[in-house]
Amino acid sequence: MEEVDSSSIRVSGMQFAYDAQSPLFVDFNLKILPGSRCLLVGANGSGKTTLLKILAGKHMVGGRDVVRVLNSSAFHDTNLVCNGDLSYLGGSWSKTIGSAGDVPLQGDFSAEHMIFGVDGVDPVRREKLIELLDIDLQWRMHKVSDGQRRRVQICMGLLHPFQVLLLDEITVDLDVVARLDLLDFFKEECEQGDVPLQGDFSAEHMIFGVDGVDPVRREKLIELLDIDLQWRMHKVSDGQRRRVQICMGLLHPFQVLLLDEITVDLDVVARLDLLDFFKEECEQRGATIVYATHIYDGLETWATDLAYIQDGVLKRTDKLSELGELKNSANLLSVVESWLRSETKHEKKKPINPPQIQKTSPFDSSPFKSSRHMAYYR
Ligand SMILES: Nc1ncnc2c1ncn2[C@@H]1O[C@H](COP(=O)(O)OP(=O)(O)OP(=O)(O)O)[C@@H](O)[C@H]1O
Repeated sequence: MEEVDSSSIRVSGMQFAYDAQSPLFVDFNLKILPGSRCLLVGANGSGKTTLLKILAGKHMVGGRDVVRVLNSSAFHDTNLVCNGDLSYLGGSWSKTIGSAGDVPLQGDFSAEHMIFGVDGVDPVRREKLIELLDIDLQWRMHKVSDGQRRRVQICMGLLHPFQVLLLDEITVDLDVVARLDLLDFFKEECEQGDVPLQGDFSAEHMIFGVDGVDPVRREKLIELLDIDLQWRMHKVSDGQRRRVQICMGLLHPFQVLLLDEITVDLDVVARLDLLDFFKEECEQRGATIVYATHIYDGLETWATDLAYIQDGVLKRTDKLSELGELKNSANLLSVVESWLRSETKHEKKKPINPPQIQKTSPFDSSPFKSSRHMAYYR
């Protein structure tokens, strides 16, 4: 019987490694209460994004009790994401559909809606991909398995012939046949050297494609984010594209929201309006937000809590209202700056005899992983 916990997020004794020789998290613990707006701060590479992805259930870490969100296992209980209770906004929203990875697959779409919603596609290529990935167009995206959801995501990412393809562990949910067929397909594509095209969705198609949404909430978000529904996604600016991504990620009233630097492309008005909206969501509905950012403007009064990570170690957690340094009229930027400046190179972890950590993927040693040798910009 699973233990009931009053926290929204609880991490207990977590271990995680990308590389078994130097684990990023070793016995990591964290507890975040409902209604909190918790800032995650730390230097580049300290582990913020990885932690958010783990909380979002994107990496399997230990057993069901190690990473708990809303009293469920972040990785195992896929309903958390499918029913909209847990929302993760982060990563890039690439202009070229060739970067298969950040197509949001939440809510009740059919596979057909998703795949045929991509305009300007060669139907022969589409049929080939649907067959290759063994996709049933009637699948409802909120009911399929992780592997099936992944197949649709991969299909959408490959509908346009890519010139550069950035792959981020996308075969992790696939069975071995699908994985090998896909690798053959990639090989063929690289050998043929196709001309790239770009995807052509409208903002309206993206936003109204999410089923089961309260129309009042949708209108509010469209207005708040100042979205023009006629925008064509392949022609808009990074900031406009980001607004559509944010809107889609917020359509369902989340209970836990994980934000990874998502306001970076937004202008100051959009950013402040969005922060207000988030605050309202926490105060009115008891929702919980964890926000990793390097931009601290306006966050002194917005955040309730702060968690500081250094090299995968939770150095401190504070209530903002009780943070001594802030009381001495310093702003958050200078407080965090002083913490980061006091980190010295010799403090960097150099584990001796690192513990045996579960690998993140059964394919960690596969030739496919070597595709990561390509640069990936977020
Ligand atoms: N997919 C990956 N494979 C291997 N190592 C990774 C991977 N992703 C991140 N890392 C490493 O894990 C560490 C933590 O990275 P992470 O992206 O979580 O840091 P971050 O705190 O979000 O950094 P930033 O502030 O620069 O966004 C870094 O040393 C990084 O190089």
